[in-house]
Amino acid sequence: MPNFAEAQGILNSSDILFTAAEVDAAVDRMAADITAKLGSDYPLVLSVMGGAVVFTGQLLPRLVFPLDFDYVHVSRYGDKTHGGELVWRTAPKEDVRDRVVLVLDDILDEGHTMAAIRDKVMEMGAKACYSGVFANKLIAKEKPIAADFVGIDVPDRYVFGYGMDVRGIWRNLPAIHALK
Ligand SMILES: O=P(O)(O)OC[C@H]1O[C@H](OP(=O)(O)OP(=O)(O)O)[C@H](O)[C@@H]1O
Ligand code: HPA
Repeated sequence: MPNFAEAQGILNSSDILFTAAEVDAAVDRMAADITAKLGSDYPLVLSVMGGAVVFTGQLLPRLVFPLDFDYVHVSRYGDKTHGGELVWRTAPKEDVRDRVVLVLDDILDEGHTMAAIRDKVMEMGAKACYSGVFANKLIAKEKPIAADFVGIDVPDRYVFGYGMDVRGIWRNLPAIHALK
């Protein structure tokens, strides 16, 4: 973990890509899209820990229809800026069977995390699996999954804030920043 001065240095040298107001507007749009599509399906919402915690906490109160909530925990990056092997820390529970599931995550980067969660949820007997990501990274490589609901598209840079960490920190920022 960076020390206090290093943490300030990371923030001070970053570029703001989306302000807090732009983030809020994107979450409003997503909530409207999700409500239009899944508002009558009584979905089971699964939040992907830990990055989705801020996005989920701000999206859920905007979804004013019946839903269940739970979480899964998968990691692939740890404190690094490149993805590695996917590690399941908390798998979906049996109650995904026969449910319409909505998986929420902070970012779809190479897409391996979301694809693995979708595959597991469907293997466990879900009726359907939708994905909602706050940020979709525009990368040159083809992804194994496209998200059904997207808040913002971000360029192919390492981004942080709004739940996304850089070297383990700055998940608490209200705007979206990019490393220099
Ligand atoms: O599309 P991908 O390339 O698979 O990357 C996206 C995943 O990477 C991050 O998780 P991370 O492994 O960093 O764990 P964290 O949520 O605890 O930060 C992020 O929260 C997504 O879950
Ligand atoms: O650009 C990113 N930022 C933070 N976490 C991430 N996990 C995958 N890509 C990223």
